[in-house]
Amino acid sequence: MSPGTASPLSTTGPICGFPGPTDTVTPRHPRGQERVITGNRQTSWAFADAYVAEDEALRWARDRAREAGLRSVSPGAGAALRLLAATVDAKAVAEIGTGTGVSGIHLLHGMRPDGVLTTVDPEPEHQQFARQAFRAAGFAANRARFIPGRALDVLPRLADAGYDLVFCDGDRQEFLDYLAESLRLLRPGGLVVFEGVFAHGRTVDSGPQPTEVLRLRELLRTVRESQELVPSLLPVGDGLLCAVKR
Ligand SMILES: C[S@@+](CC[C@H](N)C(=O)[O-])C[C@H]1O[C@@H](n2cnc3c(N)ncnc32)[C@H](O)[C@@H]1O
Repeated sequence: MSPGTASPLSTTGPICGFPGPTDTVTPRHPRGQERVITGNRQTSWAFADAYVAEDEALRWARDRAREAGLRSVSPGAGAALRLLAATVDAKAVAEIGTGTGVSGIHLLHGMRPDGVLTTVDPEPEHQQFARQAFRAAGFAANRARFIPGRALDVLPRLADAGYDLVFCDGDRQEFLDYLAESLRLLRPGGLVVFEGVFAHGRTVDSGPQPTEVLRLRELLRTVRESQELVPSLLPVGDGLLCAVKR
């Protein structure tokens, strides 16, 4: 970008300086040399999301989630969680929002073989399905610690700097509080990850939005502006916001 050209991130858009529907976005390539980006982008996105195949245990957990009317991470987001857990050689991971265990299985696959996943959810029946799914995926019972309860009641009881990765997929209204707790729980070099920050497109939609979406925008701004974090927003699943704690 040439000096004096405004970065799209500093223009006033509906969220975080993203261009709004009426903003002009200048192509980076001169006329005639534009890179071809077509409807294939959607196809490429779908290809990326299905790139890492899921096994029978994951399909079982996904079916239980669907029956219970619960969201679970997409296969692409799950693969990213595996990668991130492996990248930090995770021995201790905290998960907020066990659900039926889809994200938990992915995290356990990426963690060290002696790693322990601590997973929090207020719904015992969700955790019961996850327990079965972890067993079906071949993980020994001592690889997971299930804590029933609401995140903001449970997290203060977990050890300072005791975690390599914190994955947040509980109540989106509470994500900013999860961020504060995660900064305390993570060791330097650890990762905090939030699922669902696109809110199915509503985060970048300029129309009126519910509180949940306004809170997600505040989270995105806070993470981006934090001096303590090195962030990246991965466009997988419904948006995976990741940040390394310095
Ligand atoms: C979207 S589901 C999690 C899906 C799971 N991470 C997966 O991919 O398989 C959200 C879960 O968060 C739980 N939840 C809701 N409020 C919560 C809270 N305050 N603290 C922790 N978990 C919460 C719900 O019971 C539900 O199981």
